[in-house]
Amino acid sequence: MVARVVDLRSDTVTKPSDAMRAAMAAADVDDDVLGADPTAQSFEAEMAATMGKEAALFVPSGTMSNLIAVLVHCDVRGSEVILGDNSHIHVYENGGISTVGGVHPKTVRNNPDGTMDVDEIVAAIRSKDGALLYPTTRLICLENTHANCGGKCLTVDYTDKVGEIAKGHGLQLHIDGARIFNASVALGVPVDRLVKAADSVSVCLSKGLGAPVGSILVGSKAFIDKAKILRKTLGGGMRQVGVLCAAAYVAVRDTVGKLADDHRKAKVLAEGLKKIKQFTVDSSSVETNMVFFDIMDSRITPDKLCQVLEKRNVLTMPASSKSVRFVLHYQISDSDIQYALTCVEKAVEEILTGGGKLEHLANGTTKNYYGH
Ligand SMILES: Cc1ncc(COP(=O)(O)O)c(C=O)c1O
Ligand SMILES: C[C@@H](O)[C@H](N)C(=O)O
Repeated sequence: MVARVVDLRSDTVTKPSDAMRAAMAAADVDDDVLGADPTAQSFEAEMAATMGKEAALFVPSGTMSNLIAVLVHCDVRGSEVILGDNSHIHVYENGGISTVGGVHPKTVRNNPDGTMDVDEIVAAIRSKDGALLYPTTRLICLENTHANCGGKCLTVDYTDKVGEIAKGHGLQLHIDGARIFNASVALGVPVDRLVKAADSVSVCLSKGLGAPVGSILVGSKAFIDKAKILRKTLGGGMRQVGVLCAAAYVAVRDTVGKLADDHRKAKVLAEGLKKIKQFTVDSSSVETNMVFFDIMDSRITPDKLCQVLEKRNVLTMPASSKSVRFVLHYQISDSDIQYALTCVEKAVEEILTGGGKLEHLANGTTKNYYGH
């Protein structure tokens, strides 16, 4: 009997479906570095059309996809990119745009809804008069949905407004659209319209869409031609990559239609968590597939709660020193949610009655902490 595991750590944990595995096995492949893998070529063309852009490039990860985008847009020494202080590119990508690309980050405060105030964006744009002293602004990055802001959606009006600012100042606009399909579904806006103002978009196929690996980077043909070279520079050129693109094609075909149900399940989970008096959950702010909640009782730390839940095979991750994040995906069922809620209630009781002991790892740290 296989033990039931409810994995709410992230939507990155989705495992390939049988249809994806079958497509991988049957994929028509060739060396994509020496020419063009036929499956990759058709998948890239399909995704470019879906996103309303000229061209697309399959990339091994969202981190590499964002890095390539920033480096293509900021291909002159002394470049600066305006991005959110709580953005994935700034917080979770090892500072790659600087350490690898030599691009200077100019952070602007992220609002709780994932936006950056447009007047703060404008104020962050370097004056050309200061060229002797300052870096040169070349790019603005947005993130939609915004992972660290609870999976919030950036509206099409806001995105268009930032696009106008970029264009008006001779800048490019990149969207980290790891979960752009979640935003499109939640807002009821076609994905190509949602990203119309962007010069480039990175889309994760390996999150809620359920593909085992990869992201797709879209933009103009000239942009993608440069991106392809940079992907090779970074070691991301792949040989018979059609095996992965075949799974990604199935993911887009089969799973986009399930994202609305992920959002519904997130609200069900949030409503259940609200009933636990030691937690504060703003369920009205659950827009997509993420639920963040604060723990108001100091006896219950996020690490301790996650460790006690893990003993019951409910996997999740701390989001900060006093909050926890649950992420829903299509491989979580409604009964999984009810089971998880029961386990959370029991875990709280166990901790408050002294049952839950925090096991520190050898180096004194605790597990899975995505600290800010
Ligand atoms: C908003 C966002 N952007 C980019 C990434 C990076 O994707 P990957 O894990 O494939 O590098 C992630 C998560 O992984 C993410 O949540
Ligand atoms: C943590 C972060 O890198 C990952 N994208 C996630 O949301 O799980």
